[in-house]
Amino acid sequence: MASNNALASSYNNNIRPLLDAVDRLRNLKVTEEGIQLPTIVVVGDQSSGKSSVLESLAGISLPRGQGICTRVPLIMRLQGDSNTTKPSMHLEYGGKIVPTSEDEITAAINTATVEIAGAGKGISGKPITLVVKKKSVPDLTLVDLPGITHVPVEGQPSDIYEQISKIIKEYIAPQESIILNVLSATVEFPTCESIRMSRQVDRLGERTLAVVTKSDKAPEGLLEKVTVDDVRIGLGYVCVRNRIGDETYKQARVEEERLFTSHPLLLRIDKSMIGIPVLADRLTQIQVSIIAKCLPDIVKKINEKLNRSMSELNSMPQNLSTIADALKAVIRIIKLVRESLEKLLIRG
Ligand SMILES: Nc1nc2c(ncn2[C@@H]2O[C@H](COP(=O)(O)OP(=O)(O)OP(=O)(O)O)[C@@H](O)[C@H]2O)c(=O)[nH]1
Repeated sequence: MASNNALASSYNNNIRPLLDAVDRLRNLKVTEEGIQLPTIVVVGDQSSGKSSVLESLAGISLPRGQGICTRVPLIMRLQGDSNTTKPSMHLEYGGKIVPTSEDEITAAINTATVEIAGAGKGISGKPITLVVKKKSVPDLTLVDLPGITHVPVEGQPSDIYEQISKIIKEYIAPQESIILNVLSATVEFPTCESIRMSRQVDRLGERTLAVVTKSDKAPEGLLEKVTVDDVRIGLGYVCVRNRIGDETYKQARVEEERLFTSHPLLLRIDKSMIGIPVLADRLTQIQVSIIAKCLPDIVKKINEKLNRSMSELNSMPQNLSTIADALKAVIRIIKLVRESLEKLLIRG
């Protein structure tokens, strides 16, 4: 027990501030300034089960269904808080903060999606951020992207494939992104469009982790698929069984465990490759290691930007003093961010 407490307090003192710093930088939209942040990006073919995986990790309902559901990037920030008795959650989009609840979350995301991408089936690259603070969630930030489809469904623009590909590539191309490739056990992995796309930016699969959904629907041959690895997934596979129908999240985890421990074909898959809790642990470890790897470079890039802005500012004519004052204020903010990052680096 004592060592668990020590682990928890070391986590709160060392890891939490790192995650918070990265989330704050994301809020400051530093990516628009060409500074890439360590991000876990969820990709998959349409209806592969991306939203269901996020639901399972967060223990909340998200818009789910057959056909296109996710029409804008959804940045999901999960924050585990052992002191919270009641979960709290809100959406951030278009400069607004909208408090919501577990019962209303699906409707709130749908409303935000319509506001951003229209009422039809069109898509948009502007993200919605969903912040979830809950007792038993892993500390993770993940970005869910629209599912890839070649054939537009009724009401979708004819260039839907090009539009979705563009958004996905933007998110998965940076070396700082980890690709969580969601593959349905019901399909042959080499035929997945999401595999083709992630291989374009990560040829050897070094920053790709696969999560295989619908293990319950296609257990035959699953062990072979995840051990032969003919699509090159460098960070490995985790097979899961998501919530089905009206099951609660607790029931879904019980059913998942029962499936993998009782099905004659599935119980042969190694324990380190099955279940949502294993996936949550893997993602948390990966997230910490990419943040630690990327942080020195982020600080360096912020420093370079700062120095450039300072010299531009110093060379400005006197009569532009109002603009100069505004810029100075911006630089003060960047300095504060830099200082807090540097403190973290020294501590880490
Ligand atoms: N039986 C079973 N069904 C699943 C599983 N995971 C997802 N599903 C179902 O598959 C369908 C598609 O799941 P979604 O999570 O909406 O898929 P998605 O990839 O987010 O869909 P888009 O965003 O529209 O591309 C839903 O009906 C889910 O209930 C699973 O592990 N087992």
